[in-house]
Amino acid sequence: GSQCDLQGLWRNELGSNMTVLALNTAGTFSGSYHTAVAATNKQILVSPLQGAQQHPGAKRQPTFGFTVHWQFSGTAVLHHCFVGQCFVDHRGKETLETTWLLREEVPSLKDTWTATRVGTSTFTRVK
Ligand SMILES: O=C1C=CC(=NNc2ccccc2C(=O)O)C=C1
Repeated sequence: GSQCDLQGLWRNELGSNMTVLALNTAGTFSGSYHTAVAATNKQILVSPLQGAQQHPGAKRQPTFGFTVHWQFSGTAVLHHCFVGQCFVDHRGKETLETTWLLREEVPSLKDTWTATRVGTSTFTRVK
């Protein structure tokens, strides 16, 4: 598609792969996330993701957000959302600069202070 259309295969600095399927007219998309992070020694499954982006037609470097619904058996219940923007360099190379929040279910309200991790992740297109 056009530059910074999120549809396609992306890889981040951890080596995780993200496949984004076609955007619909509303700019929403679905896809799948195959993490390289073996947080458990259980068989790593592919986790579904849902998101939305400003249409690339409207802006060459659109912002977006998506949530990964981790599908691992036996791990804590997690909610993982990414927000970011697609940037194109002078040679037309696209990168997705993202900030993420990863929230884990904790036993009680008194533990809520430790529930959320934050970080950044950069994705480049896998040709
Ligand atoms: O069982 C689990 C639970 C969480 C995970 N988080 N991965 C991430 C967290 C932040 C940024 C990137 C990733 C990634 O997997 O690429 C991975 C496996």
